[in-house]
Amino acid sequence: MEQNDATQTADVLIEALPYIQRFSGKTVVVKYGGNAMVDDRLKRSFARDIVLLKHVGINPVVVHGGGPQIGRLLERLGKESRFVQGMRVTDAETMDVVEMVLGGLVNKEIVNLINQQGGRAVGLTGKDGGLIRARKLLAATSDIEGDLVDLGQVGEVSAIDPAVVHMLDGGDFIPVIAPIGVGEDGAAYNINADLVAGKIAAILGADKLMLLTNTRGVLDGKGELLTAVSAREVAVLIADGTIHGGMLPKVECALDAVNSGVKTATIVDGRVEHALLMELFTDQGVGTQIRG
Ligand SMILES: Nc1ncnc2c1ncn2[C@@H]1O[C@H](COP(=O)(O)OP(=O)(O)O)[C@@H](O)[C@H]1O
Ligand SMILES: CC(=O)N[C@@H](CCC(=O)OP(=O)(O)O)C(=O)O
Repeated sequence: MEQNDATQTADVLIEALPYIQRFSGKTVVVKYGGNAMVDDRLKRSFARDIVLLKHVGINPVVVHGGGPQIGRLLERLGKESRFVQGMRVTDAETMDVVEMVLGGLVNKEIVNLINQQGGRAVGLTGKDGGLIRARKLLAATSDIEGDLVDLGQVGEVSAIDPAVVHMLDGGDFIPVIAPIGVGEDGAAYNINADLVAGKIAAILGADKLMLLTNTRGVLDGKGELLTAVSAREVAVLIADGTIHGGMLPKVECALDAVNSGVKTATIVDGRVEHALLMELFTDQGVGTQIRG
């Protein structure tokens, strides 16, 4: 390393130190959206950042999505995806695909990426260790016709048993969680990953919830980034349609998390390399902070 590079590295470390100390021993829940899993370079970089957090004494817990990946397999099988208010209408056949893609393909890819970068990740779905209990989400209103739509096997979280996550954290492992819940009757439920991340952050008493996605954060009607929004502003933006589709569960779960004691929740651009570190380890942060 050149002298200049070495000095720069030292400067960066010194600047990051207060933030590292602030989060040391704390839990940070990172929701890794399917849309943020853009290419191999970004995925490796995400995994490296997660391993770095663990190395500096922070407990990262990853909750992942995989909506686009589910959509691609459904398409190959000749099945159309339908979303109502950001939720995939999930019949029994679709549920099988969701479980295969989230619990298998995507979960193991992330686990493998983290392990390749020197971490020790363990993949879970909500079925493992009875982590996520779910119940059927009642009908949602269609955006287009205003009709009530039965969402099928779409669930909402009814309870979380964090014992398995605590055990992994304590053993220096990094939990990587797929958003599949299990009902009273043993049936699998497809749960929006943002909603799972919010509930996990709340029950773990996380210091921070970060939702990595494919926009700069919450945008206003003119496409400008809002660096912070309150519950009241969110309600207005939803009512006038500025916040819609996949952004709805994101703001909803972030609000829920901060109202349940999570110190901060932010929506961050996962397409930007090291967005996660910039949000955690700098004063200005990046993306949109959601305030209760
Ligand atoms: N006000 C808004 N600001 C930013 N994005 C928005 C807004 N309203 C709706 N969206 C949409 O929400 C999407 C993010 O949600 P989603 O596609 O479900 O991402 P992920 O896979 O990361 O969960 C954005 O790509 C954008 O199309
Ligand atoms: C009910 C529901 O919509 N579940 C989502 C679960 C995956 C997810 O949330 O993925 P992203 O975070 O990448 O959007 C789905 O089937 O797409």
